[in-house]
Amino acid sequence: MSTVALRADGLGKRYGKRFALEDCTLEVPAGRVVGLVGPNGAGKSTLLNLAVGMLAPTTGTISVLGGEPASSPAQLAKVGYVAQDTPTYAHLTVGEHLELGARLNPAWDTELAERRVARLGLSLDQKARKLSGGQRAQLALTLGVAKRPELLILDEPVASLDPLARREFLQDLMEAVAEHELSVILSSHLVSDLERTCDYLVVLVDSRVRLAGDLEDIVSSHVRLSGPRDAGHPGELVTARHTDVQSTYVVRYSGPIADPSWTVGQLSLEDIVLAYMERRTEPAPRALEVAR
Ligand SMILES: Nc1ncnc2c1ncn2[C@@H]1O[C@H](COP(=O)(O)OP(=O)(O)OP(=O)(O)O)[C@@H](O)[C@H]1O
Repeated sequence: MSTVALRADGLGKRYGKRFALEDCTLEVPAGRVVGLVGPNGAGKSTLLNLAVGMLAPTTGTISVLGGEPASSPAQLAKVGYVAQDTPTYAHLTVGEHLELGARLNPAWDTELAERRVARLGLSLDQKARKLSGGQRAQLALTLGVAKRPELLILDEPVASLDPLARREFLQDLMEAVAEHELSVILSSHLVSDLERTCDYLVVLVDSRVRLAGDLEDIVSSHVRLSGPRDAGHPGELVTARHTDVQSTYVVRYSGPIADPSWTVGQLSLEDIVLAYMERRTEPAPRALEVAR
């Protein structure tokens, strides 16, 4: 079994003149629940579509569980994919979805699929178009899990769900991860959901990977520093704000801050992700200039 879920090297995808994903170099470990977060249009779906072989790279390479995406039946069987808006076939019943799953997937787990559907209270003869958004998402998750992939890729699976349905969906996902030793890559705009669910995070902004790492390391290695205006700061600058007399920096730094003129503030995961998103609007060289 591969120890790397996804490896990208100089990966890029261009539509016309514009890169939807650019210079993406990334190594995501297997056996983890990985969150992919970024603003609208950042390139999240593009990266996930490249990972499942629905798109071909313009530049660079990508491998998933050590293989080229969609390069063989064995590779296809290893990766489950639930696309954005958790698509199902409107005119097929829940039962027909399970039959289709059984026919298309060599490692299909009938018992698991039927057990999940029964637990969710879905009736086998109900047409998908008559399910609620949350039920459809759960059906799509059931199909993804019962395929028994090594890696399950979910593109914004909870976007249309209410908070309770979202929580139930994510709990179900976590149970599936614990029961079936599944690796998961999950995209979402909701950092609080990712914080509850994931142990590894990738932040994508403006088509580029801005941050990737263990969730705990990310939180413990960023701080907010406030001090006299334009005082030099330790670590790598993420954002800088200034008043006439004071500068406030978000920096990547985990060492001790000995200088008493700094006030040190802890950051939540959401603060950190937002700081990386904000950084895109601030040209980095100028920000560094100011920081000196
Ligand atoms: N088929 C396409 N043709 C042209 N441009 C595209 C196509 N698909 C995506 N793009 C562009 O590529 C960029 C990245 O899109 P992508 O769907 O990967 O972003 P995303 O991070 O998933 O966004 P969202 O959070 O809104 O779903 C966007 O600027 C988008 O307009």
